[in-house]
Amino acid sequence: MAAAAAAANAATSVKKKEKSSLLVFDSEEDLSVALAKYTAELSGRFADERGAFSVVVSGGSLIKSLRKLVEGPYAESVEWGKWHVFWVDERVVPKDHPDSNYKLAYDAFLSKVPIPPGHVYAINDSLPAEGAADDYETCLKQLVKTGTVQQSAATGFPKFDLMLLGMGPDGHVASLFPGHPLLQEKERWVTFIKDSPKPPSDRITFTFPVINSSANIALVATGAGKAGVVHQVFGDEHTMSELLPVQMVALEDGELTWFADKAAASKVQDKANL
Ligand SMILES: O=C(O)[C@H](O)[C@@H](O)[C@H](O)[C@H](O)COP(=O)(O)O
Repeated sequence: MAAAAAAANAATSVKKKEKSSLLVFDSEEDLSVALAKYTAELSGRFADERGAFSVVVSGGSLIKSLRKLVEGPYAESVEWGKWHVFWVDERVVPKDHPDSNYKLAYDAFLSKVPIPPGHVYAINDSLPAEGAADDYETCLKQLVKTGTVQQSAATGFPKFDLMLLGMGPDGHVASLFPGHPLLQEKERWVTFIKDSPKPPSDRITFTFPVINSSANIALVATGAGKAGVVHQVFGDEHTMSELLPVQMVALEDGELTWFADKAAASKVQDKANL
């Protein structure tokens, strides 16, 4: 598809594995330029096709890598009024707390572009984890009913137009951590965790069936701390170990594109001589 193909042209190297591509950029700066272009292209396509663009973000360093999207030319050219913004996971803290993923995205991104406030779906921060997960799931069900968020014909789960996801150095995505029972959740759209190994402990998170029903996912990995995981996913050796959460990202009917800088892809490059 066009957006991923254009991003691949800008990459220094591309490696394909099963249904995903790994795009490697010389620097995080180059990566952020390509990520902005990719996101703007998808935004244009979905806004034209269906009059809305549903975008899911994570917390962490991903938000910084989105900085080029709020600069020219995209700050002016993107149809921000058609965006609907969600969080793949959120820490159960007040929205103005330094740990809040909402606050992180608001300060660096959302406050800089004219997305209608009613299109920004933050969690209800007056509820404890379980209630906040229920509330977010109810909100998604309503938005699927009205067609703001599409539904996957294959799985019945919501089909977001784009998820922009970071990944932890331990291979976690969203708040789905290695070895945790939540990795096996098959029914819920949104669930909660009270023993997150990465603080804070209480969080809500999308489940794998929702993540894997997406139309597009950009998985962004920057810095040497992510090199081991990128190698585990894209290296040519087969390990017998249990799959990391990030290896469970496998789209039913969509396109998964990894954006890595040189540091994050260093072990793959050494081995595969990209
Ligand atoms: O709330 C969170 O902790 C995030 O949503 C989390 O899933 C994040 O994306 C990864 O931990 C990667 O974070 P870094 O890129 O900062 O390592």
